[in-house]
Amino acid sequence: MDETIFGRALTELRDVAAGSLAQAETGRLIVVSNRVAPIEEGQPTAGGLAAGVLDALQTMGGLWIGWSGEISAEGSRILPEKQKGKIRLQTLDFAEADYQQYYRGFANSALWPVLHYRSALARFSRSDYAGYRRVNELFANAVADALAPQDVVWAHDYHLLGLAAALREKGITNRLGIFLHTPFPAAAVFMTIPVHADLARALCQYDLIGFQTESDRRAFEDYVLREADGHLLPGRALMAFGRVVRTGVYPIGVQTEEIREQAEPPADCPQMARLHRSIGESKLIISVDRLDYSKGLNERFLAYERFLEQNESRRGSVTFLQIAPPSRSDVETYREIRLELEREAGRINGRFAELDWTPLRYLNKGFARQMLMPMYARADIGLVTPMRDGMNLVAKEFVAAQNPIDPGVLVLSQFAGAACELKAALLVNPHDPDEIAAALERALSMPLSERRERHAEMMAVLRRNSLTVWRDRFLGDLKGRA
Ligand SMILES: O=P(O)(O)OC[C@H]1O[C@H](O[C@H]2O[C@H](CO)[C@@H](O)[C@H](O)[C@H]2O)[C@H](O)[C@@H](O)[C@@H]1O
Ligand SMILES: O=c1ccn([C@@H]2O[C@H](COP(=O)(O)OP(=O)(O)O)[C@@H](O)[C@H]2O)c(=O)[nH]1
Repeated sequence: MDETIFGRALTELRDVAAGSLAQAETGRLIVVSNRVAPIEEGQPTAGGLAAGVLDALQTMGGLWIGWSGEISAEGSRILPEKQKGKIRLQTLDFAEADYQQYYRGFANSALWPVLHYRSALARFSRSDYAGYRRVNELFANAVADALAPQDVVWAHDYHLLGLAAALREKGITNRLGIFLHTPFPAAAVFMTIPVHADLARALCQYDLIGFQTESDRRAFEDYVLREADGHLLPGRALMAFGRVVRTGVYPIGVQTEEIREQAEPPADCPQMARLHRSIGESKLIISVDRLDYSKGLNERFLAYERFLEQNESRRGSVTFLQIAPPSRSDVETYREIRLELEREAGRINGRFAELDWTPLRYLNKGFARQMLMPMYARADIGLVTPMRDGMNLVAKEFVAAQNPIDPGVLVLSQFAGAACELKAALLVNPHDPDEIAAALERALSMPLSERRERHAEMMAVLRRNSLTVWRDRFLGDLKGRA
């Protein structure tokens, strides 16, 4: 890099670090994400992003802009604001074509598989990408309408990689940050997206890009340095596409105290009574995942089958409860995995079930969080084995829901972002059914003292990296308080 560019970069970097702090501190927070939390209480949350952002915004308030979840015959449109506690919620309906090309198409058929290292499943089309850009502009219009000079914008996830670029084109100079909830893959994998350079240029219009783990951050940095002619600056900043962009690692967390409270339901809760009655004294293994190929459900079913094969004495006294609400059902790969799982669940039950024992209970529906937490608490094992996952909040919720006197054991994929923090879980390779089967047996026979030690170690990490810390660290850095 020549000295002039380096000098300019350093000056810009100093500006970012010093920040127009006074400005940002008085401005409002505008959060933008494709998915927002349901307005009505007690509904199942559609994934970790909505759950996490809702909790993070509930205490501090702000404007939250996102998709209503509706497709409108009247075309894409911005709806009137609603109030949800301290949060002002501004939602958008999508036109059918926008939904198809942006959400079902580019976001979930091209970006999602590649970000999860599954390029072979990716379906790319130029028209989907055009739709993706169009919807990013639509979101930018909604933000621009609401934006005051001192506001900061916090965008979330792979749906909005182009939001900052669309805002900058409108001349907007506010602080703009994005947090990526998914993994960021190795450069060679990211480059299988035909428009990777365009995406990287757009991403660099943000002032701050947040990642779940250091390896995700490094992968992005590596791509920018090697493929986008970027330069490294002090303090995890990069000079690329003529701008300074900062990067950081902010693992999303959970509210441990609230979860523990929810984990102890009222004694007369009818649904929990049903679960207790039907499980009886059986050991309970629980998994909770959106029905997504990244979650490793099929591989997990096979690992459980292996466990039953290898541990005859456990048959009849262990139940595996898999909760798997349908997700993105109009994307073909998601329809395929659903059929495959139904077949596998039927086959495994057909092979091992007895008159009074169903080894695998596969529920294709979602539950409200108030119901999930007591189920986690009742379980002896939380089995969380995604092939790749940005974080996986279920893993963290499972640990937080446990009774510290007699905690269950977490069996966790080494490829979930959560594995970087929950090192006291039994870490497994989700591609290896024998390793998962052995971990299940080890968890079931683990002495109480070891269970307590592992649980205490993980709780200490969860308390340290809470959801509030995630939010405050990201916003602090975005506003310039490095
Ligand atoms: O909005 P959907 O298409 O229905 O999908 C639900 C969400 O899935 C993904 O969640 C991610 O965020 C979690 C919280 O940070 C993280 O723990 C998990 O590993 C990620 O997969 C997706 O990234 C969200 O945008 C979706 O809303
Ligand atoms: O029936 C369900 C299934 C899941 N969840 C919640 O959805 C989130 C899933 O987040 P995670 O990070 O594990 O995965 P994602 O679905 O975001 O990929 C967690 O907070 C779960 O408690 C829920 O409320 N009801």
